[in-house]
Amino acid sequence: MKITDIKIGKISVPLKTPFKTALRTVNSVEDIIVEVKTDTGHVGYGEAAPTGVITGDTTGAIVGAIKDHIKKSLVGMDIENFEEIMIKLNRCVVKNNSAKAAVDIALYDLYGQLYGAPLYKLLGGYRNEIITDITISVNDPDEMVRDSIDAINRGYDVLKIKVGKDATKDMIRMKSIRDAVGYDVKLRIDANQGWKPKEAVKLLRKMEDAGLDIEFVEQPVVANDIEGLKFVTDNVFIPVLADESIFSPQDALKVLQNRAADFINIKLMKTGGIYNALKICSLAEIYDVECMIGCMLEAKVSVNAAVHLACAKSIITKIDLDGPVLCSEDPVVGAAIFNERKISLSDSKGLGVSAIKNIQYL
Ligand SMILES: C[C@H](N)C(=O)N[C@@H](CCC(=O)O)C(=O)O
Ligand SMILES: [Mg+2]
Repeated sequence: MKITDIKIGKISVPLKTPFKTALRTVNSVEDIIVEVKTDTGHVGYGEAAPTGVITGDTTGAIVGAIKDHIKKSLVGMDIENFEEIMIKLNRCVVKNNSAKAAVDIALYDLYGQLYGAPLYKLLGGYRNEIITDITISVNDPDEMVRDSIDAINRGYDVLKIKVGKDATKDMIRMKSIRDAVGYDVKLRIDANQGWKPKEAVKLLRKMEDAGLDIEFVEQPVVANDIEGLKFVTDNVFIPVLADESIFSPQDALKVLQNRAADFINIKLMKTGGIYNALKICSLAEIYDVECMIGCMLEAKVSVNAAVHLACAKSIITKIDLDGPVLCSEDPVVGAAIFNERKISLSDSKGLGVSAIKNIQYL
């Protein structure tokens, strides 16, 4: 099964409601789609999310990296030589992780098709169903309470609350939500780098003293402040999860060796795809540190790949794969079934994507 071409396109999927974090506000998913074609007629599908504010990857940069570097390096290679392909993909251009993720996902799709099995089974086959949380955007407390109750009425029992815009207001946000939803619902919070280390410790201790029962806090401080991250981890009881601080396996190793966080958030757009995500899983297993699998604002092509990884690996114990349920429509035919919080995989080969609707080819 030889690679003959890599086609690039765009999809545009409106969100049900604006998605708001400490870093950005988004109204629609505007992602790049890749189709890796082969001489046997098999096609592998992948997706890249241009999340410039987190990964540095813009739409133009993703397209440029695929056209000018990745495609030139991979066309002609045989999917049977998978390790060699992955080494080339990762070395043909530095950084550009979202572009690499899109192609990596499409290649793993082909790998599964070549060997006639669903990818999650080839990678470990631990389970075929997972339960995701849902994100509550950062807004005024009243609106966040309404959104939280709406999510619970839709069946969600784990809410990921976005905070990090104003520490004083964040306390009011969390107190209002906990008072409204009671204690049967798990609340995890994501500050998206919004606090200073001391401010984070002060606020999180207040949340502890108020009995808000926070499951964990995600990325309290700026991405490159590993000492600050460790300071928070060492000074609060609420567990700390590293998100923007960990892209590569090397980043993960540094955080693990320094015990700078309690958990790791793996996202394919940060790691450059499944190949490097698997390395982070192995490191986390060695250090006995549980992982969350997360996503950017992504449609179902790349989130489906993350579902396969999560279903393969037992070290992934927390799921934040709500991208597709935040979208107002699903452009993907086939792949994982999203029934609100419940995500299940079928036994179709590879990643199970049969087609993607409304691609604008570039
Ligand atoms: C969508 C997911 N629940 C999420 O919150 N992901 C990111 C932010 C994604 C983005 O800005 O596109 C996160 O910080 O965990
Ligand atoms: Mg996060």
